[in-house]
Amino acid sequence: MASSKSRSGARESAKAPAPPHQGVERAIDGSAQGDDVRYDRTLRPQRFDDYVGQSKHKENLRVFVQAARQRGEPLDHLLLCGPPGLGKTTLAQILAHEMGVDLCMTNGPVVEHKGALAGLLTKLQPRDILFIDEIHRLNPVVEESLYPAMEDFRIDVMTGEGAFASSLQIGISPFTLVGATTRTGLLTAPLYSRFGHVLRLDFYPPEDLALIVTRSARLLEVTISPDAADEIARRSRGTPRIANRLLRRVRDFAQVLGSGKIDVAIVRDACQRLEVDAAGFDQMDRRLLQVIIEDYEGGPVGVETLAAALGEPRDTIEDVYEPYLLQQGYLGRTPRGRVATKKAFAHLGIALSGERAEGGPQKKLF
Ligand SMILES: Nc1ncnc2c1ncn2[C@@H]1O[C@H](COP(=O)(O)OP(=O)(O)OP(=O)(O)O)[C@@H](O)[C@H]1O
Ligand SMILES: [Mg+2]
Repeated sequence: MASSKSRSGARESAKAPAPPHQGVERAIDGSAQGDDVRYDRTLRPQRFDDYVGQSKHKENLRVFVQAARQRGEPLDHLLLCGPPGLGKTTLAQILAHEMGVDLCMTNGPVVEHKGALAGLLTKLQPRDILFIDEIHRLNPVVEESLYPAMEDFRIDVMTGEGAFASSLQIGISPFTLVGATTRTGLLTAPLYSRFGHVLRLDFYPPEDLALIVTRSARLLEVTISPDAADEIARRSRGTPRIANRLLRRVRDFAQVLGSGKIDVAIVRDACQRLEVDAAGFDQMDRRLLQVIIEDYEGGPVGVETLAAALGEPRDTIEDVYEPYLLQQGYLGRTPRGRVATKKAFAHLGIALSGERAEGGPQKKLF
């Protein structure tokens, strides 16, 4: 497979798969889009010291890196899980920097056959990191050929055909596989069990996002007041990528409609124009809650039904919209489907009728 050296020192495979979210650009969608990729280069931390938050994980990784460096060994294989935009790719790049090795980046669906994987693996130098994004979308045959590579640093190659076919084992450099996934549940058990560490990234608290916004503002050379950074942080759905994107949008409004400096008033004005509310929800989040509350009496409603009602693919609902709403307690999950919680009713200013309990028997709303 074709690989090229990117500016960050990482080799990236040429073909990029379609992003999970294909709809209209949202100011608060966690997946990469528009000018995100360009700004990723400027804003992406390169060292642990610049990687804000996730401190428990960060401290553990620092130890693993130091231990592996002292022994001259590769890091143990690592699986990074979490919703889009929380810093999985960033962590993989930091690990390569801190280990002083090259990072080869690819994406599950891009590795179409065993030969493509063999091509990637045989190019690795000792201790290099192979980063496979969306690893849950690997072709099963490719995935199986990854097992001996992960366990014994060898790949099995078939030579000859028919009666003359035989399997040849080729040794590869000891390497580290870093897999990233938004959906741990979709990983097969044999693959999952071959990772030495599994790291689940959580949504960031507003304090951490405010630090990220302040750092990014410095890199973008724009002045921002501390309370404006807090305001952006609170409206960023716990996601660094959204915080950085909102900062760039607010910067546009500050530049064209204000003095160029970012204060709370300009953040609030920009968010109103972008229809991002005080909780950081945009039209799509509100519609999702509204459909459950108004069309399905608060739920439960199956995710397929919800996807059809909203005109969005099921995957997008599950990967992009739901995780934050669930984590913040606006949405509940029951065996029969999603339910809107009291908090969701309150947020939309809809009265919750008498006895209707969350996930309980359905009652008329009004
Ligand atoms: N802990 C952090 N500290 C500072 N900035 C961060 C942090 N995590 C992420 N970012 C910023 O957020 C952006 C998105 O992060 P990243 O691309 O690593 O997310 P991701 O988890 O790989 O998302 P996806 O699942 O869509 O691939 C990066 O450009 C980076 O600038
Ligand atoms: Mg990524």
